[in-house]
Amino acid sequence: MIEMRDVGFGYHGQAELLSGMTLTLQQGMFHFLTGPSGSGKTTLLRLCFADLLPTSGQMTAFGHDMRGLSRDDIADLRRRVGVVHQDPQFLDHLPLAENVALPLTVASEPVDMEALRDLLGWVQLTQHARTLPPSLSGGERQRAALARAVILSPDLVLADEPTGNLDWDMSMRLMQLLIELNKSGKTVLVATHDLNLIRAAKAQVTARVLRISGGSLQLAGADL
Ligand SMILES: Nc1ncnc2c1ncn2[C@@H]1O[C@H](COP(=O)(O)OP(=O)(O)OP(=O)(O)O)[C@@H](O)[C@H]1O
Repeated sequence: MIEMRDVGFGYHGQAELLSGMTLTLQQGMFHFLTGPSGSGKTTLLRLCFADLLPTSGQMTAFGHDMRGLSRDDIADLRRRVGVVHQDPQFLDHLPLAENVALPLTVASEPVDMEALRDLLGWVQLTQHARTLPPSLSGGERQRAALARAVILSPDLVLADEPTGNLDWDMSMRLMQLLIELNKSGKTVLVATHDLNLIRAAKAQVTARVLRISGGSLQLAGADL
């Protein structure tokens, strides 16, 4: 679904932060992306949903060359990729349920209230459907962000340090949801620097672990 061949990226004409990246995100597979803080994990994720474009190399997403994307191609790509950002933002004046349904509203699509209720139940936020985002805990915000990321039924789910501010129990609860999504057929890519989280998840799901080091991407060894 996402293919990179010798891809490089540098911000604002600067030297390449990432270079020579060759990667295939395999359909139906669970992937981790790891590497130290500042190594470029968020940058790589942003390339995957065309928030940034490669500065060198070849990259395709769902068969489209990233260099020649039309507005319609970008809209199509964004529908097929659900993103959980590192610090999810919500519209604070709208209750949680409306925030989760926002991608449908923006796409002028009807909200299936039963499906929305099911989704909130899946992320265990039913009791917070009418809660305003500023009153949610960190774990609740992340679960709401995950629900919002999957409401358009994307093929690929990207999560950027989704457990960054959560304690271990809450982190594992969120990982469980991501694993369930993968088991239901979605391709998942989770960026995290937490190797313990990767090890715990790998006890439950077969995962490829990619590591960014020195600006390039490698497959991590079996110890991870
Ligand atoms: N918009 C930007 N303009 C210029 N430089 C940027 C921009 N965004 C990120 N960078 C730089 O690119 C490098 C990689 O950042 P990135 O956020 O991709 O790393 P990361 O691995 O996700 O880090 P962390 O684990 O701390 O979130 C950092 O040095 C960062 O300062």
